[in-house]
Amino acid sequence: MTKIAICGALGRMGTTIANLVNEADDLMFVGGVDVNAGTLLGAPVVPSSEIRTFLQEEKPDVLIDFTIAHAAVENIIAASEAGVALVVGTTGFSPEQRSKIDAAINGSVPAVISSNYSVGMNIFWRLVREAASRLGDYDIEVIEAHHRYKKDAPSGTARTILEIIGEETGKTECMYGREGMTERKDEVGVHVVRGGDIVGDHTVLFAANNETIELSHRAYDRAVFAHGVIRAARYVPGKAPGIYSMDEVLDL
Ligand SMILES: NC(=O)C1=CN([C@@H]2O[C@H](COP(=O)(O)OP(=O)(O)OC[C@H]3O[C@@H](n4cnc5c(N)ncnc54)[C@H](OP(=O)(O)O)[C@@H]3O)[C@@H](O)[C@H]2O)C=CC1
Ligand SMILES: O=C(O)C1=N[C@H](C(=O)O)C[C@H](O)C1
Repeated sequence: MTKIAICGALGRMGTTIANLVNEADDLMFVGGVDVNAGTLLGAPVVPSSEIRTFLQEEKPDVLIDFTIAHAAVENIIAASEAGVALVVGTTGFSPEQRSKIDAAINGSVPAVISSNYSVGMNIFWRLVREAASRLGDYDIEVIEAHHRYKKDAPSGTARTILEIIGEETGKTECMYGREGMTERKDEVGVHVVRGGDIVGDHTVLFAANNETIELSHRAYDRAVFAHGVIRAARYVPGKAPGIYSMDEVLDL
């Protein structure tokens, strides 16, 4: 039985993941951490200030983090020090925060980190890579839409898409929205929509004279992310210390 704890347990993703863990015969939800204390599915949820004591007492095999960037950095450091494997879905890290995370994990614990745990998105990234490698001279625009409560922008998934486009085309300059006299050059346009309960939409537009190609992925339910998280949580225990991607989890 693999013991699972969740940081951000009372959030949108935390509760979705906890319910799936609870339904799995080989996984056990042992509680979590959030801003406010409480209980979830009969397990304790403690405030983040108590994460170290929680990890010592509950001894989870895997800590799953879906919180917010600055909190995730602290949670990852605590798990690394306690020798607990990680699955990290939180997005919006600054380069400095990401460096701290890499330093904490490397040599200490195995960790899966992904900006998007949906299987479909992991295939979508491959399609974007293929298109970008062949259409590098087209104008490229990235459009993402999420619910009104999302705090970071652009989404972690869009940032991964921009990395892929940069690797394949050399286009690393971005224009975040346009207003006024904005003559298009060779930049990648990035457009962020926030509203209602949109779960997560991403489109990459390749445009040339007389034709466009649009690749789109839409998530209709957070369960698609949570199912990928469960696969990562089964994969990561016992792996060598270091950072793993969903490519390895899904054997892509
Ligand atoms: N990789 C992926 O596939 C996906 C990634 N995400 C990412 O996951 C993150 C969470 O998203 P979502 O669940 O929608 O957000 P929510 O705001 O619903 O959940 C985050 C939870 O973390 C809590 N939290 C804040 N600070 C801390 C802390 N210091 N310690 C412990 N818990 C804390 C929040 O409490 P409070 O509300 O009181 O602030 C909240 O309960 C975001 O970064 C999002 O982009 C989301 C979906 C899929
Ligand atoms: O905050 C969200 O909701 C989501 N965040 C992730 C991101 O920032 O890419 C993944 C997904 O799109 C949902």
